[in-house]
Amino acid sequence: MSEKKLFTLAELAEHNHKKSLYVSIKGKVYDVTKFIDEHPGGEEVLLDEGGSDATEAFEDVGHSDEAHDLLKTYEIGELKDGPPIPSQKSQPSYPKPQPAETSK
Ligand code: HEM
Repeated sequence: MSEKKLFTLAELAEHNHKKSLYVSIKGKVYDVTKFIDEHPGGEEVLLDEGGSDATEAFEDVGHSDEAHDLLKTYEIGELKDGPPIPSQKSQPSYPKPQPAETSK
């Protein structure tokens, strides 16, 4: 029995640095702190996405099955409010997460 912790976006956002790095992908929350140095795509992208919803970034890369499997080992919980990026389903309106950065 694995207990799932529920995270708010605010809690997730606190883990956006090298000492504690969480990302959310499709509503699940992953602690990738130990993976930062191992990520074949480099630490920068992970640090960039840390503390936020990385679904799009993760999917855009077209990660392999192996990468998806790896994800499971880092799973620590779920987002309280579900995935912040709605799929096709119509959703009750709630604020979208704001991208932290302005255009470069
Ligand atoms: C958070 C969980 C993540 C895991 C477990 C993960 C895992 C992996 C793995 C195993 C690879 C090797 C290629 C493959 O098997 O597909 C890879 C490559 C890569 N990842 Fe990630 N990744 C994660 C997140 C991200 C994010 C958020 C980005 C953001 C853009 C990213 C960008 C990349 C890129 C660009 C490569 C290609 C590297 C290359 O072949 O030069 N990854 N990742």
